[in-house]
Amino acid sequence: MITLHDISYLRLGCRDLDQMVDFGTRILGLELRERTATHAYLRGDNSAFNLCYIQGDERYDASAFEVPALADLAQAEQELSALGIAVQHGDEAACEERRVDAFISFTDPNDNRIELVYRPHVTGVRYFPSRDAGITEFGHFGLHSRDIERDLAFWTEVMSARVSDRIGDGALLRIDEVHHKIALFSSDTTGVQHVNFQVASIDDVMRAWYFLQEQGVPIVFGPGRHPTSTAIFIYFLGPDNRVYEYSSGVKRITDEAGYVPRHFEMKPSSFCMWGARPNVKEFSE
Ligand SMILES: CC(C)c1ccc(C(=O)O)c(O)c1O
Ligand SMILES: [Fe+2]
Repeated sequence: MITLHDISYLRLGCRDLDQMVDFGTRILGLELRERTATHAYLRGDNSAFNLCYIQGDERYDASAFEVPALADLAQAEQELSALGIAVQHGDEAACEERRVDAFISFTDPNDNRIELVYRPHVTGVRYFPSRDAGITEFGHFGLHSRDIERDLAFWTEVMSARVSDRIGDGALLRIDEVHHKIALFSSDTTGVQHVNFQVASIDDVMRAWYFLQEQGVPIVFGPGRHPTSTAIFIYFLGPDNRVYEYSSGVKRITDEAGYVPRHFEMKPSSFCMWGARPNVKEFSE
């Protein structure tokens, strides 16, 4: 099995890089660390970056996970190849572009682009937010799934993720103590479905609610509280039409051996215990 240490970054294609830098800094509150003609690196913690927007194909995206040792990349390649999954090695230029020492890439059974990285660069310079959104870290992301049982089998049996909870046929998967780092939801497409940043408290979620409205940013769900992770949340749309989420208070699962995943019914009350209704296709009944 492949052991994932943590989420590393997302690479997100976009049509208008300036627009995404403006959204990432002025609205999301991320720090712009570096910018080239085609790439913008933004972060909400001390990593070299969490999100890299890339000028070009807006449908392009890739998600990356850190593995603990260099040997894990070779081991992962062997396991993936044995399953008939083609693996590419990142060359020096591609590693430099990702701020990592080494990586491999492949597509999962849903054609989602996945990268496994060794030694993602961390900075000694603390995250300096461009607005006081209260971001504490890059939290998790959602992935589209066109065949949930197939993809769940891949993520749990090959990538060693564990199911924390299911909502309908969707699944919230953990790779460490945090309730989930990956949310797998049924859809008819591929790629990253939503991007979550953790914020410090309910105050930051509620402040965001007023701020986003003032800025004319479409809010698609919340404010509310997830009964699954118990986090308080708000979801909104970026100009790239991707869904972004702030949440606070995600629970940790410390009793790894004793934890039994729960199966929530596919009802709005399983997504929000306060009564908010999602205006997001993948989260609707
Ligand atoms: C609506 C989605 C997929 C969802 C559901 C539950 C949680 C949570 O328990 O925190 C999420 O973060 C989600 O994004
Ligand atoms: Fe989420």
